[in-house]
Amino acid sequence: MPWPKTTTRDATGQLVIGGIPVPQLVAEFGTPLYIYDEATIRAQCGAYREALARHYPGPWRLVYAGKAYLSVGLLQLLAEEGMWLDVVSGGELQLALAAGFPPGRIILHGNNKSEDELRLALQARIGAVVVDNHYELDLLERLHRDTEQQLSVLVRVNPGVDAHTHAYRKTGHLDSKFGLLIETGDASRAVQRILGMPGLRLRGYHAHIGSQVFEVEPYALAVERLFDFAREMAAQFGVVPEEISPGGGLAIQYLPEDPVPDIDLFVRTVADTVQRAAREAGFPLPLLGLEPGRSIIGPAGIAVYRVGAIKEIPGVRRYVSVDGGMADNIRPALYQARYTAALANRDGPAVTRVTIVGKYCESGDVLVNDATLPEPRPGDLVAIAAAGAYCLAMASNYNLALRPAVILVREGQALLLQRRERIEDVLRREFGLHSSAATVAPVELPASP
Ligand SMILES: Cc1ncc(COP(=O)(O)O)c(C=O)c1O
Ligand SMILES: N[C@@H](CCCC[NH3+])C(=O)O
Repeated sequence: MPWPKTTTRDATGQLVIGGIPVPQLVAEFGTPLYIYDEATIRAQCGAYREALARHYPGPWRLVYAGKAYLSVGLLQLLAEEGMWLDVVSGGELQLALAAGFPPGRIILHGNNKSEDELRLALQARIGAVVVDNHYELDLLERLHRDTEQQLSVLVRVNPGVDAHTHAYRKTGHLDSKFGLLIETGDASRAVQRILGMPGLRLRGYHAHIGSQVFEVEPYALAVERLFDFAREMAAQFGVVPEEISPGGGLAIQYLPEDPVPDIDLFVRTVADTVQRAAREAGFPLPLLGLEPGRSIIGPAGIAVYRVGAIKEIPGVRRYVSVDGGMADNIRPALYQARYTAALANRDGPAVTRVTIVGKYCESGDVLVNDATLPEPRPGDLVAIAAAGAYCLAMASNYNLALRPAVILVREGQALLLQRRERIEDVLRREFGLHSSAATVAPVELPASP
């Protein structure tokens, strides 16, 4: 089932996560509320670590893809787990540095890194930059005129592998904005340029085929393509890769009927392919980098909403409106993503088919199209499973929604990771026509009559 590992029901039917009844958390922190289960996060990291230790005799590293969800507290937890971090913007990098995440364990991605972002990466002495295109190499060339500092780089190759996932989540097929093409010679020219730049140290090759990918075969194919390319580069320039990464993207379960993705099988497939390909190429075993985001954090998080208006359209549909929606979870609108929902304040036979919608001014603001629940009533709490990845990370202030509070639960304790956004946070950016300073403050209203 797609719920965090510690999920149970207590004697009164309340949903319990990390040893705490969800209604108790809601009483303290309000709704919409995102709850992360520490035990699940650590278990997911552990599953990857154990599989790598079991299947890969060479060196390896696990890199958490921060785009799935980032917060200071989470990064501190992941640093304890020995994870590396993939960031994809100056903002993510700044947050990681502020969290005290070891800079040497940070990798910078992106298909249009700015000069400022690359400068920040150099100044912070991060672990590596994954070079995506020649424009980026132009910027690096310019930045390196002013510094002696060495920067480790990987070359992001487009492996020409079409993963079976939503079109918006594919990244490794030919027609993608990401990565250097092998066919056009762009990838080999990038290698040649990097080798000619004294400030850059070529560590190896990287590919990422997409996200929410269930099959493991496309990863084997991507690794083979990376090695084919590496052999060409060895023949042309005499360089042997110290590192190979087929990225991240392993799927998670959102619905009970989804297959349960097998981290061990995924790692074994990649590890076996790397070993075979390295043997065939006559290379020593490279460092194997894996970059999971969703499969670390997705299953650990749930979203909790309060039910408000309920609208029955006889013979058509029952709409159950909750106090969040597409501003905190755009995935159903963007990818037709489907979720599992349950009542969190009480249990009972799931007898009613409803459509759970948000409160925003869009007909597409649907969280779950076809949830089966006990008869819902205003005031009930609805929990959505597997909401840990790409919900908060993609949240917006649409309709001036305030971002939800986020907590971490561990053995009966709740830690606030991110407080609920306040109207003051939003107003702080506003400048009135008649003032040069941000002086806009919430209006003081008289106490209610
Ligand atoms: C380069 C790169 N690595 C890793 C990931 C992580 O993917 P996922 O969260 O699906 O594991 C992504 C996102 O798709 C990515 O673009
Ligand atoms: N944000 C996406 C996937 C893209 C991952 C980042 N390249 C999702 O929610 O499924």
